[in-house]
Amino acid sequence: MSPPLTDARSAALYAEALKVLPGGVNSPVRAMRAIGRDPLFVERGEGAEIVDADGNRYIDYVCSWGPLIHGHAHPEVVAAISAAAARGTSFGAPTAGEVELAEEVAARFPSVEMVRMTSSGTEASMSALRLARAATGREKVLKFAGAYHGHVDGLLAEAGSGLATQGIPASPGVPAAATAATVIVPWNDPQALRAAVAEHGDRLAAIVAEPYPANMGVVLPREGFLALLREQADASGALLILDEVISGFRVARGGAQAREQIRPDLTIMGKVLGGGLPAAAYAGPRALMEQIAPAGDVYQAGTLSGNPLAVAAGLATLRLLDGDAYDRLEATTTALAAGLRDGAAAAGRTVEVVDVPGLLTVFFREGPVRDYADAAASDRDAHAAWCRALLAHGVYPPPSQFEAWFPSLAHDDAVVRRTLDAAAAAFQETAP
Ligand SMILES: Cc1ncc(COP(=O)(O)O)c(C=O)c1O
Ligand SMILES: N[C@H](C=O)CCC(=O)O
Repeated sequence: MSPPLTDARSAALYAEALKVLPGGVNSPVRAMRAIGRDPLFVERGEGAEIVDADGNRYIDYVCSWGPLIHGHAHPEVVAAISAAAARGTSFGAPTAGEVELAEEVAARFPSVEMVRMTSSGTEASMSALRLARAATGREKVLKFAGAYHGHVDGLLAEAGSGLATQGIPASPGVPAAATAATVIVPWNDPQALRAAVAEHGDRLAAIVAEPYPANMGVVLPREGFLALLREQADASGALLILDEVISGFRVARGGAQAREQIRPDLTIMGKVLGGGLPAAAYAGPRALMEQIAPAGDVYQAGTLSGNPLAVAAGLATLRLLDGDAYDRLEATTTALAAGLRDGAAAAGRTVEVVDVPGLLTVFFREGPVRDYADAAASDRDAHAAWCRALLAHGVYPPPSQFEAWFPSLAHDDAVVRRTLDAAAAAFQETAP
């Protein structure tokens, strides 16, 4: 595996970008600031790999931050998008594909009877909260520290992802009133959850959670914690909203709720649902969903919602995900996680690798990672150095300790072997 020859073209593009895009990017985590380097500009993707503007090839573990479960430019997904584009890119009127996609979603999620599509996970989160507030007549929302549900004003408090990366506890520009109704509880802390529900329960519209949090790195729920969310929501009359934007269609056909046997009132979806094009959704039982306009009076709309290209990409993506695909993705993730543990141990490095099918994080710390405080206590400098070394060896990791790796079905055994060779070398080279 040869290291990148040059990044001159990426550097030039970044210099230009800084003049016209804030921070040179259109979403903060792409800037690679958390690992102390400048971003690479991507020219194209092929299966498990991306090629940058200088012609360097990388095995990609960002995969557009999750949507590309089949890897880059899967021929069937590309064909579906091309065929849809040839029929017209947007109509602002219903299309058959939207009905088919909603049926595909409902077939996978027993908690879902109806689906409302949006263009981003942020919109879906915002709209699910509006529906929960309307349905309960209450205002407060309980979220978990280190969880990220998009840049919804009220949820930009102790949020993960780019806010964690940049140490932004709450974004300027969010009105105090927007977060006044937000109750924040540490993840995996039953006592804190019970105490918060005891204090705010009669005003709680919703408990919202990523069932497999992946925006503080992957931090899995402790045994019984998700069941406790359901119990506490029921006890207080709040709705349970599971944000499966990352986990949905990835960790299992029916998402984390299927693996964990927990039935939410509403589910937020995105990423894989749009197959690499902008699509997301919130979904749930008819009685709740029919409160949304025009069936009901909870207003929510979108010029490009249910866009035919995104729907075509989503349908093609979901239809390729048979049982064998999930078995393969699980085997790939397990092999990666085990190999990363071995590579670290061989180099005398202490890391905690957390994995669930389709997602993993290498935390540079000793001991289990139970919550955001544990994740934040990782050695971020060591993580950054390892990521820079991985890039030099042709592997493109999520450039932050507070994100997940997204292996895809295009990451075959040979790709995994090359990744683990690079990772082992990077562990050795960056050992203190
Ligand atoms: C769990 C979760 N929810 C919501 C979002 C927001 O989605 P989007 O970036 O499409 O707005 C994201 C990612 O960005 C996410 O990871
Ligand atoms: N962690 C974020 C979503 O999952 C990363 C994507 C982004 O915000 O650009």
